[in-house]
Amino acid sequence: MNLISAFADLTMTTEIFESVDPLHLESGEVIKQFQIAYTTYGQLNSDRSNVIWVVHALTGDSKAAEWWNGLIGEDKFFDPANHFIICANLLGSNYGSTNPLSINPESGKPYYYDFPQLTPRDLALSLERLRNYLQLDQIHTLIGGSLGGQVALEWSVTLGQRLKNAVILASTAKSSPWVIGFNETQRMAIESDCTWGEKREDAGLKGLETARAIAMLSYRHPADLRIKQSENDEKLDGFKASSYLRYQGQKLAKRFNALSYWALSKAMDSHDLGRNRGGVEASLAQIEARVLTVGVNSDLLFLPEESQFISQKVRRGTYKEIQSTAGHDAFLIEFEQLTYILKSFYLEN
Ligand SMILES: CC(=O)SCCNC(=O)CCNC(=O)[C@H](O)C(C)(C)COP(=O)(O)OP(=O)(O)OC[C@H]1O[C@@H](n2cnc3c(N)ncnc32)[C@H](O)[C@@H]1OP(=O)(O)O
Ligand SMILES: N[C@@H](CCO)C(=O)O
Repeated sequence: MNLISAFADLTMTTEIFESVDPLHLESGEVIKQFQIAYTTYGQLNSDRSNVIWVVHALTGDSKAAEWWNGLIGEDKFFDPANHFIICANLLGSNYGSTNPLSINPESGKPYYYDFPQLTPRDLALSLERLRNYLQLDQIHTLIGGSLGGQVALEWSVTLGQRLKNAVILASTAKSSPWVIGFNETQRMAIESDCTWGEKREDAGLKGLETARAIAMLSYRHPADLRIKQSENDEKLDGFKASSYLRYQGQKLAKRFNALSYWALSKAMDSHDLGRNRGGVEASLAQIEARVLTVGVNSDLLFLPEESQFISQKVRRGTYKEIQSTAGHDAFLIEFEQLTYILKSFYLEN
């Protein structure tokens, strides 16, 4: 499938990669076959050394130049005129890749609740399949934030010398009890929806709205809500903060499904770079690429210390920080600072 982008001079192609080889998951389960939707921008150069691989966060999709439009595009830091930019929709997500609503080849029916447990390592393995298929022997920069950062970190361990630079934003080497706790409250919200458990595409959708509203409180900082959602009137009810969270919940429920959300939030919980590798520090020390970690000073979910820790334990690490009142999601918002941070990283290295 070739799609012409809405961006005038940005050639975008979205395609489907079908893997017919079984994917052996960390849980011991096997996905016999799967598909991955991926989008590319720009062209490979003659020595195929200009690959920028983007990994999206929890509810993102493969169209990175849309949700990261301040970083990817004409005259942006990652410009398709110079780079071959690729982003794949993560396995488990519902933007074209195999997910719980896809047909299980074993039963001929959607997986629904039988979808296997995924980990960031499994997700990295599925991306490795795609890399092999596309014969991309070198990745110049692998970049991802939050869950995308977890997957990028996992992949950095196994890519070895095939990867030159890893940029890990607002993420961690191992999910903290705090992150797992937040995700659990969101799954509890989904479970409390009376349609959860039914085999239908919209199962748990009302619960997903609540889950997103809870999640938003971890993606923002109190200062952000104080700036944007404070009241001018003296009132008893009908607060802006309330309608904001309800709106955010409804917005996600219109574009996502609760089963994918469940699968990917479970994957996020399971993230432990050191599992079966002798611990987190040992696995970070295995990464051969240069690593830039970027924390956000107001991130309440993935704390800046967690990003600092990664840069201290890898062989060649750099830490930079975004200053923002936006909270965790600043890595999707603060393009000017991100551009400056990336420019200095490449100049210094
Ligand atoms: C098809 C797809 O969309 S695929 C993938 C796109 N998404 C991703 O990649 C995931 C990553 N992206 C994100 O998480 C988000 O888009 C972010 C973090 C980048 C930005 O989040 P936003 O929701 O745009 O920002 P913010 O928190 O400021 O909220 C603004 C929205 O809330 C609405 N809003 C603000 N205050 C209120 C209020 N008091 N009451 C009701 N609504 C309100 C605004 O009108 C705006 O609505 P809009 O999104 O319809 O324009
Ligand atoms: N706001 C992000 C999740 C936080 O990393 C998303 O919806 O994907």
